[in-house]
Amino acid sequence: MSLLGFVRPSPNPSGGGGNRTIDLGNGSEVFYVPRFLSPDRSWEWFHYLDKEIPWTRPLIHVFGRSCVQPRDVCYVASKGLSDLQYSGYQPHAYSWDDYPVLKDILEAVHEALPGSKFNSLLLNRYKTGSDYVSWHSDDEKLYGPAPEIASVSFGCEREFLLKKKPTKKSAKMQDAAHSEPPPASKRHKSSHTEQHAFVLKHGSMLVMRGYTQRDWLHSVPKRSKANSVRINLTFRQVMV
Ligand SMILES: O=C(O)CCC(=O)C(=O)O
Ligand SMILES: [Fe+2]
Repeated sequence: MSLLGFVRPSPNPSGGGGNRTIDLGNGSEVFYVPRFLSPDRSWEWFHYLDKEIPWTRPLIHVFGRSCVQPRDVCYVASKGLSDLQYSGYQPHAYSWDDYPVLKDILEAVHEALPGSKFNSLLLNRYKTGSDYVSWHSDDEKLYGPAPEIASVSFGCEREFLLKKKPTKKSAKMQDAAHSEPPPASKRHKSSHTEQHAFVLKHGSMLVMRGYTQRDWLHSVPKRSKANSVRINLTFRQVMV
C-alpha cells in the first residue's frame, strides 16, 4: 500500500489479490483489479466526487430521437485537446486543476499502469438502479485505433457486461433467420452471445485494452436491486 492508499496490481497480472486478465481474443483484453484502492480512501473520494463535481444530465440524440442521458455525467480534459462529441452532445471540458482529487486518482492509475498517459476523464454517476449505460463502445476517432481505457468505480456495486459486436457474417445469418429467436439450446452458438460479466466493486479498476473498443460492446444495465449511488471514472487518452 502506498501513501496514496491504493494497492499495486501484483507483478503477475492474473495472479494474487483477485486480479483477473481476460483474453478476449484477436488482440482484445480486459484487466480487472478488484482492490485497486483501499475502501476508506475510496469512500473519502466517493463523498468528495458526489458533492463537488458539477454533475449534469444532458439531452442526447440517439437513432434520431432526443432523450435525457440516463445518468449524471461530467468531463475533465487537459488543455488543447480536440473536443469530445458523442450522441450529438459536446460536454464542457473542466480542468484537472478545478478538482485536485482527480489528479490524485489519475496519479494512482498512472502508477498502476506503466506507460499510460491519460489526459481526459469521463465521470458517470448512477443515482439508482434505474440509471444505466446502454450497449456501446468508446470507439471515437480521437482515442485512436486501440485505446486503453481505465475505469475506476466507487460506491454501489453494479454489473458491467461485455459482448462481442456482431460480425457481418453473423448479422447476415440473423437477418436470414427473420424474427424468430433461436431456441435456447442453439443460442450459445451465435457470436452475439459471447459475453463476460464483472461486478465492479467499490475501489476497483477495470482496464479495457487492445481492440476491445473495435470488436466489443459494453454496458451497465438497470438493476432494480441497486439502491444506492455509484460513481465511475473512465480515464482515456485523446490523441493530439
Ligand atoms: O460505468 C461504467 O462502468 C462504464 C461507463 C462507460 O462505459 C463510459 O463512460 O463509457
Ligand atoms: Fe464506455
